[in-house]
Amino acid sequence: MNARAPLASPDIPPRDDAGAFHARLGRAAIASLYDELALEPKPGLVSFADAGSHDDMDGGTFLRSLFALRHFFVRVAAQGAREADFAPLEALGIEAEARMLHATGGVNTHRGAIFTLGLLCAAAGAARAAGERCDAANLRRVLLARWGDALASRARRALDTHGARAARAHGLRSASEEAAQGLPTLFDHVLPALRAARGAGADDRGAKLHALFTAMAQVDDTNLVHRGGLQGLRDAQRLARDFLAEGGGLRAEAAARAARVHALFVERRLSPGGAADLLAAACWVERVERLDVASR
Ligand SMILES: CC(C)(COP(=O)(O)OP(=O)(O)OC[C@H]1O[C@@H](n2cnc3c(N)ncnc32)[C@H](O[C@H]2O[C@H](COP(=O)(O)OP(=O)(O)OP(=O)(O)O)[C@@H](O)[C@H]2O)[C@@H]1O)[C@@H](O)C(=O)NCCC(=O)NCCS
Ligand SMILES: Nc1ncnc2[nH]cnc12
Repeated sequence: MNARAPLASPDIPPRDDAGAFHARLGRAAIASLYDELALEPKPGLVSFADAGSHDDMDGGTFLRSLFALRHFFVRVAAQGAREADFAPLEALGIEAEARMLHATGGVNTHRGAIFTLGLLCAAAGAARAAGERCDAANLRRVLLARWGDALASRARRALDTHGARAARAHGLRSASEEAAQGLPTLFDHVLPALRAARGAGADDRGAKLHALFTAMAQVDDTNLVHRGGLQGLRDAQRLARDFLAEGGGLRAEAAARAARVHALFVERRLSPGGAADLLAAACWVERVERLDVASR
């Protein structure tokens, strides 16, 4: 037997090119969520250093959640490639939420990420199947063209969630509305901030802090409203704008300044989970643009 021959397993069917690409999209999603989790210090959020403003979860809870989600992102990318309507994507998303809750003992670690990154994986699967590049502009266009109408009618539905209640009470743009509009905060603000910071010479942590604080300054993070009311959201946005105005992630002292904001958030139990998801989504788009080019 040739010792270098690839091992064939009777249980695992060989992957075609599309299947291999969907697996890479899924791995990129898990790696990007890990990037977000591992970044520290970050305001009020869980990292491996501490649990921020949370008493029901820590870094280990997030790792269990990530392990439970590893197949979801691959499957949703494959559904996207099949020209799926919104309904099968939604069914996969609901199943993934159940897996997450099972893995974490009922704690919501990644509901927003399942939604936003799930849609992005589906859009990448669809773009690739149509022979188009998986770059930021195409991903946004495909998302809107394929599922924009369904997402808009979903956003109008009166859901009984923290996010929907906060959006109704204060006229905010919730996670569903962000998606229905083609993720404007991600594509117009957070991803450009990540790229600009890297281009200006920020190190990896500085660039990610720059992107995270940009997300906090821009998005109507309904988690902040749920914990701290409208005032909580506005104060968090102001602190984020101040951080950016003083040089953001480009300054040598960025981490020390982020640690001070972290302490203020923990004092008030604030946690910008929606902004954290947008950082992960920006890291995912960066990765996917690279792997799309490398696999052609
Ligand atoms: C469409 C849904 C995502 C529901 O969305 P909705 O806005 O109605 O409400 P929420 O259930 O409140 O969840 C939204 C989550 O999205 C993140 N988020 C918040 N604001 C925004 C925003 N403006 N733009 C984008 N994303 C946003 C946020 O998720 C992150 O934070 C969560 C952790 O927060 P934590 O502080 O622990 O909060 P809780 O445990 O909830 O409360 P307490 O601890 O304070 O008591 C974590 O999930 C992060 O990811 C919001 O939580 C969706 O549920 C849905 O419809 N799902 C079906 C699946 C589907 O259709 N999928 C589509 C194809 S894949
Ligand atoms: N690191 C984190 N901590 C708390 N909530 C989050 N939602 C998404 N990422 C999070």
